[in-house]
Formats: sequence, structure tokens, C-alpha cells
Amino acid sequence: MSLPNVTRSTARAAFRAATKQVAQKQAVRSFAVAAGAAARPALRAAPAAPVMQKRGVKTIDFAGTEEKVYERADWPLEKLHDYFKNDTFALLGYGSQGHGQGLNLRDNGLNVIVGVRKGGHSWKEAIEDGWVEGKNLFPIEEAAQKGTILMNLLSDAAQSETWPELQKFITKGKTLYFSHGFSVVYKEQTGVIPPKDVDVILAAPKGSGRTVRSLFVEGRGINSSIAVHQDVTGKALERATAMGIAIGSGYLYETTFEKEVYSDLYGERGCLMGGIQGMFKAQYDVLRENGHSPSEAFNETCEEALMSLYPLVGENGMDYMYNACSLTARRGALDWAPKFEEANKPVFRELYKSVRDGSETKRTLEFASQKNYRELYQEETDKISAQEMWRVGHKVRALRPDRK
Ligand SMILES: NC(=O)C1=CN([C@@H]2O[C@H](COP(=O)(O)OP(=O)(O)OC[C@H]3O[C@@H](n4cnc5c(N)ncnc54)[C@H](OP(=O)(O)O)[C@@H]3O)[C@@H](O)[C@H]2O)C=CC1
Ligand SMILES: CC[C@](O)(C(C)=O)C(=O)O
Ligand SMILES: [Mg+2]
Ligand SMILES: [Mg+2]
Repeated sequence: MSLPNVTRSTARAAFRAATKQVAQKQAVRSFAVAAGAAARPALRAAPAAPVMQKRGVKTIDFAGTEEKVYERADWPLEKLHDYFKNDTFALLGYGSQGHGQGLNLRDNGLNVIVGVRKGGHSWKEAIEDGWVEGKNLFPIEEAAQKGTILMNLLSDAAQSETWPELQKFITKGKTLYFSHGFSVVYKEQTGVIPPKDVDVILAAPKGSGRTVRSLFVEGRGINSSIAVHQDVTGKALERATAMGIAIGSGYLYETTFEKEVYSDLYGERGCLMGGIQGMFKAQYDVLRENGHSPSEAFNETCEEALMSLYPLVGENGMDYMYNACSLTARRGALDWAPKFEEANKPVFRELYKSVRDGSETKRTLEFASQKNYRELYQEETDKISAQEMWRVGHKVRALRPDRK
């Protein structure tokens, strides 16, 4: 495939940056280990890297369960270019994931075209991002016809709505790709039943499309799940792996379509989004009921969590964060954590059941089928922004020294 020099050099720079980042992290870690020996309380170093058992695939024992993890190191750019030399990626949909995955594929020098509704919001965004009508930007059906790998990144509801028209373009020899198990797993509700003669694969970034892009640009890479629903060629897993790397992932964790969708719907409704809003709100409200000022309630609930403590958990784990806090805080947190666990578990059980039995899918599809769903959604999120907690948050964030 002939690639523009700029694209090739952007892609190489991203890969070089990734390698450099690893070296820098290792240096920082060695320093931290040396410094940590003298530090108190002990901020332990990260555990030793797992032993690689086969190039490109690590079988790692996670808490007694052996799991397969694939890595970017086995898919250098030249290999990706060769592997996909006869392919056209038709990226259908240009929301958060379409944007992130599409730009990463393009910067990786792969042959990608975008398919979205002409004149819609995504169409405009795609043009702003440099996609050109008639060259690499087309209406959905035209892109689907041209593509050999159909990346269905329409909204989950739109995947089911457009399926009757789209399925005729999924012909023998093509690959059908998703970033979520939703459409295929809940087929009774979505009607999405892929033809029997194509590979059906998934690479689902475990993070927002914004992060898929920003980590790639920084030379890093998001974690993604990969899975195979249908393997006609005998190469579907390899293809899912190559796709996962091509869209900008660093590590790929093997799963199934079912497990991906159940855990994803559960996680986003729980700790990732719904749970965190509910927990923050409850804590904030009780502080306010007890006469604390808005800024105090916000700082002690959201700002400190997001700016100081949660990044420490992300970096090195809960014990690391605990150890960075006072003994007073640690004693209390140790006592109260089990109470929160006990209080929350029934809600999580109810949530998992609601995901498994299709209730969450039904709700999503019904909501999205309303003509004015965008306005309805906006009304509900506007109500969250209008909560005192987030109005205060807006002001507190504006006072961050780096925002001045
Ligand atoms: N958001 C994320 O970060 C993540 C998403 N995923 C998965 O990736 C997939 C894409 O999600 P996401 O990127 O969030 O996109 P959205 O769910 O925000 O969907 C946006 C895209 O769908 C199009 N669309 C919506 N309705 C229709 C319709 N009736 N007909 C045609 N096109 C339509 C929009 O086009 P238009 O602008 O013209 O309306 C837009 O291009 C989903 O399967 C999702 O679960 C996976 C991991 C994370
Ligand atoms: C947490 C929400 C998510 O599952 C995601 C960004 O991973 C989504 O569907 O957008
Ligand atoms: Mg999700
Ligand atoms: Mg998710």
C-alpha cells in the first residue's frame, strides 16, 4: 500500500514515543523503588512483570485464573501494513469511538474510509477532522459497499435500526467488526444476526473514544477486549488481534461477546458512571444537610477524589493510595469500606440481573427509538449539571491554578 510520508512518520513517531515511554516508566519505577526503601509508609513498587510464554501472547495467572493477553509489540507497523494491505476499513459511525479509532487507523497509515449520514452531526465532525467527501467520507451504505472490514460503530440502537439495509453489504470474504457485544448477543431484541459466511469479531476499548485517541497520540495505548463470535476463515482471532492493535490498543484481553457486553453494561451503570454519580451526590448532600459550605462539600467529595486520591489508585492500587493518607484516614476507611460493600452489593446484584435478562437492552432500545431522544437525554443530563454539587464544581475547577 502506498502511504503518505506524513502519515507514516506520524505513526512511527507514535510507536517510538510508546517505546520511549516504557523506558522512562521503568527508570521512574527503579528510582521509586530505591527512594521507597527509605520512605514511610511503604509505597510499594508495582509487581514484577509477568513472564512471557510465547511471543505476542502472554498467558497470565490473574488471581488463579489463566487468561490470554496479546500485546502491541507483536504487531509492528510494517506487519500491520502487510497484514491489511488488501483491506479497506469501512468505519460506520463517527461518534466517540469512530473518531478515536478512525483517526488512529488513519495515522497508522491504514486504508480507512468513514461512512455516516450525509449532513448529520457526524458528517460535519468528520469533515472537521480532515475526511474528504468522495475520497474517504461516504454515506453509510456506500462506505459499507466499498469496505472489506465493516466496523459497525454506529450507536448500539442505530446498529439494530440500520441492520435491514446494512446486512446486504456483508458479503462472503468480508469481516464484520464491533466494539461491543450488544447487537449480536441480544439478537432477539436487536435483530442483528450476521450472515454465516463472514468472520464476526470484536475489539472493545475499555475506555472512552477520547482516551483511545489521546493515549495513542501520547504514544501510549488503551486496554481493549477482543473476542470472536464467528470464525469462518480460521483466522478470526488473529484478525481481531491485529484490529485491536491497529485502532490504537496497547494490550488486548481475550473474552467472549457475551462476557464483554454483560461486564460493560454492568460497569458503566455501576462504578464507572451511575454508581459514582450516586455516591458523590449522597455524600455531598449529607455534608450540606449538616451545614457544610458548598465548596467544602465539593472539595471533600469530588475534587479531592478526582484530583488527588483516585489517580493514586490508578497508578499503583488502593493500598498505595491508603498509604499516602494519614493513619487516621486509613483506620476509618478500613472500618467503613465493608459497610459500603455490604450496602452496595444488593444493588449490584440487581443491576447484573437486569443486564443479563435483557432489561437494560430493552430500556436502551426503547429510549433511543423515540424521535426526540437527544432532547430527552439532554434534559436529563442538564439536570445533573444543574445540581448544586456540579455548579459548585464548575467554579472550583475554574479556580485550579493551572486553569488561570
Ligand atoms: N463511547 C465510547 O467510548 C465507547 C463505545 N463503545 C461502543 O462503540 C460503538 C459506538 O459508540 P459511540 O462511538 O459512543 O457512538 P454513539 O453511540 O454516540 O453513536 C454515534 C454514531 O451513531 C450514528 N447514528 C445514531 N443514530 C443513527 C441512525 N438512526 N442512523 C444512522 N446513524 C446513526 C451517529 O450519526 P449522526 O451524527 O449522523 O447522528 C454517530 O455517528 C457502540 O457499540 C458502543 O457501545 C465501546 C467502547 C466505548
Ligand atoms: C463506561 C462507558 C462505556 O462503556 C465506555 C466508555 O467504555 C461506553 O459505553 O461508552
Ligand atoms: Mg459501554
Ligand atoms: Mg465500556
